[in-house]
Amino acid sequence: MNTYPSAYEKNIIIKSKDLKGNIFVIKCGGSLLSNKIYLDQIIKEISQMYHLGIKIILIHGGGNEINDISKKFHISPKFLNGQRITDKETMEIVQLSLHGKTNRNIISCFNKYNVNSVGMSGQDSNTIEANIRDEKLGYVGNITHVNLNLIEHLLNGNYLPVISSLATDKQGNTYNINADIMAAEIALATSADKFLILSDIDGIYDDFSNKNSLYNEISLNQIKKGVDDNKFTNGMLPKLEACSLIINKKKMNCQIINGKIKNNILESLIFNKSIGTKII
Ligand SMILES: Nc1ncnc2c1ncn2[C@@H]1O[C@H](COP(=O)(O)OP(=O)(O)O)[C@@H](O)[C@H]1O
Ligand SMILES: CC(=O)N[C@@H](CCC(=O)OP(=O)(O)O)C(=O)O
Repeated sequence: MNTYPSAYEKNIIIKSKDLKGNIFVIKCGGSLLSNKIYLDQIIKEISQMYHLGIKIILIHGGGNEINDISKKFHISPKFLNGQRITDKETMEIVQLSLHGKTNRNIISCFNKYNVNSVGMSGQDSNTIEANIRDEKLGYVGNITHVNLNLIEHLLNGNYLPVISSLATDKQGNTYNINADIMAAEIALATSADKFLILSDIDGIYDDFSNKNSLYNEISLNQIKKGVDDNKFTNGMLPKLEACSLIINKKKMNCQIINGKIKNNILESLIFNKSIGTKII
């Protein structure tokens, strides 16, 4: 077996020298994680960066898997503005699916690539505190505080935190949080160098039915107008809320790219290629 690095891998090593110690917060959507080929490809690229000294925090979704398991329990998934309506029973399914299955699968995959990954949820060590976001959504949380102790401990020990989007409060309640929004809050709290959202689409379209209408860059004003004009719907809404949170508060590189395409993560984070949609 050829174990010498390829020309591409050599370029990654050269480019990564200046990025050693940087913090990259990556959010990966459930649409990618339920596919073994995409999961493996994504974890492999993240592992390459980890082994070159970049500090990565991975926050994952798993919405489609939650839908599948809900249906097995004869519960039909319901959403409001891209957020799952989460009653008590649904909350149990969210925990089971998101943390019991998706989070575990990701850790198993990192183990293949020799990465010291640690699975946790926002509940662990009170990392993500929340309260009720909207009575209509049930146990969906609105993040009130990010406690960085555990994440910092892990990063300092060269562990890679893999975080499922559950949160807690001081009364011992558990909340379901959209993973895009949790990822953005963690990127802000850690003052990450880069924030990347991986999904199953190339980025943000002006008109989702027209694949020539992809935005290479989009401003907060364009986002606001597009939301008012119903150009962005369903799962795109929390992504836009997440990116807006970031751009409103910090100057951070913030991009939505297609995680299905091989090397897209490296092209974006290491080679600064303008793929997908950059939020400006
Ligand atoms: N204007 C738009 N541009 C891109 N995607 C859009 C747009 N409007 C709605 N969407 C929807 O948002 C989805 C991405 O959100 P979601 O399914 O939650 O992904 P993930 O599982 O990666 O978080 C796309 O698959 C698409 O159906
Ligand atoms: C409140 C809310 O909607 N939570 C999400 C959490 C998972 C998620 O965000 O998954 P994706 O990234 O795959 O969409 C849900 O229950 O589907």
